[in-house]
Amino acid sequence: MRSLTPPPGAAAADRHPDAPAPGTLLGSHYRHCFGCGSGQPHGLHLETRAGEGVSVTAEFTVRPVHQGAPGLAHGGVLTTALDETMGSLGWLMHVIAVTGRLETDFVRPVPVDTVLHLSARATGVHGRKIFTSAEGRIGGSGGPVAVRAEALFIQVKVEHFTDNGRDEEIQAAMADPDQVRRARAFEVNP
Ligand SMILES: CCCCCCCCCCCCCCCC(=O)SCCNC(=O)CCNC(=O)[C@H](O)C(C)(C)COP(=O)(O)OP(=O)(O)OC[C@H]1O[C@@H](n2cnc3c(N)ncnc32)[C@H](O)[C@@H]1OP(=O)(O)O
Repeated sequence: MRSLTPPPGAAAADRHPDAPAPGTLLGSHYRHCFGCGSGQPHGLHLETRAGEGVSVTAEFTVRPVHQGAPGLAHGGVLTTALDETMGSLGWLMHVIAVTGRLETDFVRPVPVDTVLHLSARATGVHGRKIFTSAEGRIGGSGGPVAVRAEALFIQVKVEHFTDNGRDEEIQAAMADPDQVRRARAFEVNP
């Protein structure tokens, strides 16, 4: 089992000088993203804000379409919310990274209509590997932890998407009139 803890010699994650200021809403990186896109009726519609350093906060309202057991959020959906929140840290570093490994602890059940208050931070960088952690609290941002996760993201080049994604969506994303979304997709990659 590969560790999700930064190894000895890992560097601190660097906030890019052009990263959005703390408190800024990050918006969606892709309209059809299940985590943050407005074009997904049953998606999570996560709203993420930049924090200090390489950290973010986000809110996710659990809706009836997100159920697993009656009246409770599906665990996989909660993991998706954590994944998406940690995934958005890349924008503060101006790198594109994808999830390589993710581990979730489910601490408390999360009822439908709950607002899950998420926070995530980068805990270290080693080569192309970005180590992250996140938690989701219920009953307010200071409420009890319901879920937490650690994940390893791996920096990739834009070809990761253009070589592997279905062509019609790739072409549409390249033609996206939203300049910020296009920049997040195509211009931040080293
Ligand atoms: C049109 C364009 C639109 C673009 C728009 C972009 C917008 C920005 C997208 C953001 C999206 C956010 C959304 C949420 C985040 C997702 O959900 S991302 C989707 C889920 N993830 C994936 O699909 C990834 C699938 N996996 C892969 O493609 C490949 O396995 C990876 C992850 C790129 C790694 O492959 P690789 O580049 O060949 O890496 P490799 O050289 O083998 O390994 C590099 C290092 O990572 C380690 N490693 C690799 N995999 C693992 C693993 N699974 N576990 C532990 N360690 C690992 C290796 O051991 C190695 O470590 P070192 O030897 O350097 O110490």
